[in-house]
Formats: sequence, structure tokens, C-alpha cells
Amino acid sequence: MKNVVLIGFMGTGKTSTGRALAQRLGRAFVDLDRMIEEEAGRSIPEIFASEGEAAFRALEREAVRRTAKRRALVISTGGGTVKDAANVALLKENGAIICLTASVDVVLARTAHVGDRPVLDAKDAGDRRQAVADLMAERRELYDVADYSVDTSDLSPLQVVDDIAGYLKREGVFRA
Ligand SMILES: Nc1ncnc2c1ncn2[C@@H]1O[C@H](COP(=O)(O)OP(=O)(O)O)[C@@H](O)[C@H]1O
Ligand SMILES: O=C(O)C1=C[C@@H](OP(=O)(O)O)[C@@H](O)[C@H](O)C1
Ligand SMILES: [Mg+2]
Repeated sequence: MKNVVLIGFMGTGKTSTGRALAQRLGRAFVDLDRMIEEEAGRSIPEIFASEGEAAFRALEREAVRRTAKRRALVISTGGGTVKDAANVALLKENGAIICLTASVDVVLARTAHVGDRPVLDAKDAGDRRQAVADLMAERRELYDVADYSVDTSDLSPLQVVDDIAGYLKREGVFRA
């Protein structure tokens, strides 16, 4: 049984949609960020502040290594997980890769709370919209590894789940 792996930029809905999709499919759900937080006993912003991004990325690689070899999961990645080619290869080995996208303004609205997403906060030099636009442009090609993509800008989480479940059914990944 293949995993279903959600990738995409911050605020596209990977965590919330992944949880709902897992419920819909009757599959176990793993959010890599939550897994890292639970194991470290600290939040993602705390890990970034105390140990830096490189240390976070090492924890993320380890979380991917252990999770990707499991079966029949819905896995939500973090927005930067696919920066590492080895992470992508591991996740693809046994996973259907679904990319969630959203417009700059929708991402801006969904990530407006400063303090939750240290990568975006670090890039925000007073113009948060510009920070989102720049980082999104910088990372756009990384998300091309997906087998299927959904623009979530004008969809409710439920509609996103329906869309992905329809794709999986058509592809025969799950009897969704
Ligand atoms: N399709 C959607 N429509 C409206 N709000 C959404 C949608 N998907 C996610 N959200 C909201 O956007 C915020 C970020 O979602 P989240 O699942 O954490 O995204 P990600 O994990 O991709 O960063 C949350 O407040 C969530 O409730
Ligand atoms: O894009 C990134 O580099 C990051 C995205 C975050 O996950 P979400 O995309 O779920 O917010 C989290 O992994 C960390 O803050 C770094
Ligand atoms: Mg998330």
C-alpha cells in the first residue's frame, strides 16, 4: 500500500488537509513537523531559535528516513522537506506525491501569524507579502516532483480532500 505524501509551500494546507484526508481514507496520519516536535519536546520555532535551521533539517531528514519506509500512511511534509533530494527520493519510492499550491495572497493570509514559521519570519524584512513571493519563486521548481497538484486557493479543506481522493481513486492508489 503506497503512502500519500503532501508537499507544497507553507500555508497551502498540508497539515490540516493531510489529517482530514487520512480520516477520509481510514489511514494513519503522520505530520513530519509534529513528529519532530513530539520527539524533541520542543516546538519548531524553539528548535530553530536554539539550534538553527541546519539542526532542524537534520531532524527532518531523520523523520523522513523513518517514516517513508512505512506503508499506507498519509504523510504531510513541511514546506522545506523537498529541498533535500534524498528526502524526495525516499518519499517517492513508496509514495504518491501530491503538491498543494495557493496564491501569494492566500498563503500570506494563512501564515499571517508571526512566530509560527521561522523561515518566513527570517525572510520578512518588513514586507511579508514580498517575503512570501520571493520564497515561493525560489522554491517553485522543487515542487515539480509531484505526481499531482491541487490549487487550494479557492477551495475549502473538504474540497481539497475530495479532489485528492478523486485522483487517488482514478489512479487506483487507494480504493478512495
Ligand atoms: N483550503 C483551505 N481553506 C482555508 N483555510 C485553510 C485551507 N487549508 C488550510 N487552511 C488554514 O491555513 C492555515 C495553514 O494551514 P496548514 O494546514 O498549517 O498549512 P501547511 O501545513 O501547508 O503550512 C491553517 O490556519 C488552516 O486552518
Ligand atoms: O518551508 C519551510 O522551510 C518550513 C515549513 C514548515 O512547515 P509548513 O509548511 O507545514 O508550515 C516547517 O517545516 C518549518 O517551519 C520550515
Ligand atoms: Mg504543516
